[in-house]
Amino acid sequence: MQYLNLFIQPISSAVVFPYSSLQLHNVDCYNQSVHSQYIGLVSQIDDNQSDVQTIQQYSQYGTLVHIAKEQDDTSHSYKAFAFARFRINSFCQLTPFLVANVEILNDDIQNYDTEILGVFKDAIKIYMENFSLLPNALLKQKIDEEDNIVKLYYQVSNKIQIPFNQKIRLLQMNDNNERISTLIQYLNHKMIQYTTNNELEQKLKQELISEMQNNGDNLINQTQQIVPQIQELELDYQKQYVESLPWGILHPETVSISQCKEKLDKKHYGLDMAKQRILQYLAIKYLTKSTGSIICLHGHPGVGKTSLAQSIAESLGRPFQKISLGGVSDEAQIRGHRKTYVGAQAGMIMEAIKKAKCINPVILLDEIDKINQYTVGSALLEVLDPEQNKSFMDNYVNEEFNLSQVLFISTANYIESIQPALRDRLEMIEIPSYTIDEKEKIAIQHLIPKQMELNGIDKKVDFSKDVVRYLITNYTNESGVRQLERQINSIFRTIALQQVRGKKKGSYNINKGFINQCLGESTIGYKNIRLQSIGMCKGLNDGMNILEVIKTKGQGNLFQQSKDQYIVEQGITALSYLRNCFKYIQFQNWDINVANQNCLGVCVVVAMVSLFMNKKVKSNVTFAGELSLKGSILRQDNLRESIIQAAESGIDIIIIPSQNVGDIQNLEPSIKKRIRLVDHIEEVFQIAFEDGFTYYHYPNL
Ligand SMILES: Nc1ncnc2c1ncn2[C@@H]1O[C@H](COP(=O)(O)OP(=O)(O)OP(=O)(O)O)[C@@H](O)[C@H]1O
Repeated sequence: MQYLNLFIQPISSAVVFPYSSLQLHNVDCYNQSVHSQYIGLVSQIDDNQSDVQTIQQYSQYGTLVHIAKEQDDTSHSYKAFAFARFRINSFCQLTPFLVANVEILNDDIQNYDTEILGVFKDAIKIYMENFSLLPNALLKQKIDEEDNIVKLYYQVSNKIQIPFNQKIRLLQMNDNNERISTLIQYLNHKMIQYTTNNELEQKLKQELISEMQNNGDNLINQTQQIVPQIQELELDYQKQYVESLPWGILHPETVSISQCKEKLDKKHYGLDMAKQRILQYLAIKYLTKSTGSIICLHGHPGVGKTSLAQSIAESLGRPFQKISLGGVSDEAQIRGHRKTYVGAQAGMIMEAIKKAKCINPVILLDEIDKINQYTVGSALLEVLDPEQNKSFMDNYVNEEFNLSQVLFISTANYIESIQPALRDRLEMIEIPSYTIDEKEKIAIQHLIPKQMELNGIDKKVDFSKDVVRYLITNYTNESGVRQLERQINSIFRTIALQQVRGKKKGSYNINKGFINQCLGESTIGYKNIRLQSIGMCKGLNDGMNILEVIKTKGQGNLFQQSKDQYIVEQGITALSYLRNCFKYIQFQNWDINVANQNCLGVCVVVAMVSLFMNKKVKSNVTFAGELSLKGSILRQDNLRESIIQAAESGIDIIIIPSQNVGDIQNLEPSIKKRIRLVDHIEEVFQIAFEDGFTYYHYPNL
């Protein structure tokens, strides 16, 4: 157990949970003790809250926060990040400010019942959907992908609107399964309240209508009086909204291309081509005053698209707003509701303008490729079209608003998925995936210093290149650096806790052992997979995939697990090619089962040959390419990222179609030298197998 003495700031009628950022005002104890960046926040309890544990009038449990820096000298407000729970043992000092001896509590991520977790995630999704806290698809994806359950628990506890003593209870519970079950109960209870209120409203309306029908004019007169009152209220609200918009307010901006370049370079390592294209775009835009096309930064997740857009706004000195388009399914979310609509509100564009408080912010249209409704696409076209956006009409605002000064930037993961009409309006700038060397530099120059500052690490930390590389290859599997940043954050959180507990004095040496201790054993799966048996090989398509083929006595059927028509057709082509070339094999006596979600024909045919010839495929080779019926190897799209991933995971030979030669021009020499360009499948057979390949040695089938 870890005990320490901590300055305590009492807070009234509120509970702060870990994993939240907050702004603290008048933090008395911090003002007195500027040498410590960590303080404890503890809720003050009144005597009636009988079911919470207290020490005198304070909750026995509190939250450890790290104070980042002073925001504003005059207002004495501070940015802070809450990151752990503690239990108070005793108070060591009561005046002039509180000091308590506390035990820092370690919440164990692993120790959760998986069944409860499933129910928990479902309950959050339903709750948030009903309260419209986020667009559905985006929300569901975020919740499904969140693997840190403790974080999810605290974030929901922070957001849910429940009585104070229930919040305190959520902070005080220690048993993981029990506290999740309690939170699920609270979520469900809120849902029932919500539904009942809605039902009640409906029921009242129904009663009113039937009474109106029965009682005639008298009641109609009454309701006629009520309806205008409600309408007046809504009109008032709408009027206030329109008045609060920044009509004609221009934010001053700095347009210096050299300053802009400096800012982009300062925040982002590499990406020279992309930066150059961005600067060219801005230069032309300002010289010609053209508002023609819109930039679309496209690339894999975590390669820096959003942060580049943020840096563009910063370098121009303009406010930045982000609109997430993933999951937007109704054009009213862009264009607003008509005033007559119950619960009408303005669309996302006007909301962003309102928040930016000017008519010339930078607005990021994030994930423009995730729009799947044509009506939403066409509403967006109107927003982006310089001919029309001078007089953009949001249905709710119901007055023309000039959007022509806004700098719109969009992002996409896959440009192929963008609606064609929208795609025509976009100027594509590719943000390429990073090689392992680039990731190493990004980590050392940007991510490590950023995370150290964020977690309040003021000690010297020795994070050598080798160790960063070890972290990248063993704990991340991505084209960008988001996972890497998360892992670095976890390491520094551990150090921050050690620092607070006074466990470690002097500098930190982060080595492989320390990384294993912080992050657990590496779980990056396929890197460690050795191809143990025949009928298996590694193929490239959207990363590296393992493909398996087995045969059972049968009647020449081909069973494939993939639902993707293109992949299935490649499986059929692979088998047809084999039937044609290896006529002596009695394929009609076997059923073939192919477990393949993603690999194209070249990989499938290699696995089938391995199976029927009883030959193991080399474990350090991977294959890409579309197969034709005659064995020609044709171009495969989007290979660059997969090639980089394969090289990073230690593959020595990467076989790709000659037609993809254009994709490898800018790769590092260390990657290029592993690539073999091929035109026909027979060239592949010569390289693929552990003990070579000749057409004369066939087993007796
Ligand atoms: N070249 C780089 N130099 C420094 N930091 C980078 C670089 N590329 C990415 N990052 C950092 O990686 C993190 C993730 O980047 P960001 O959120 O901008 O990715 P993204 O491409 O927008 O991802 P997504 O498509 O998932 O939204 C950020 O903290 C960003 O600052």
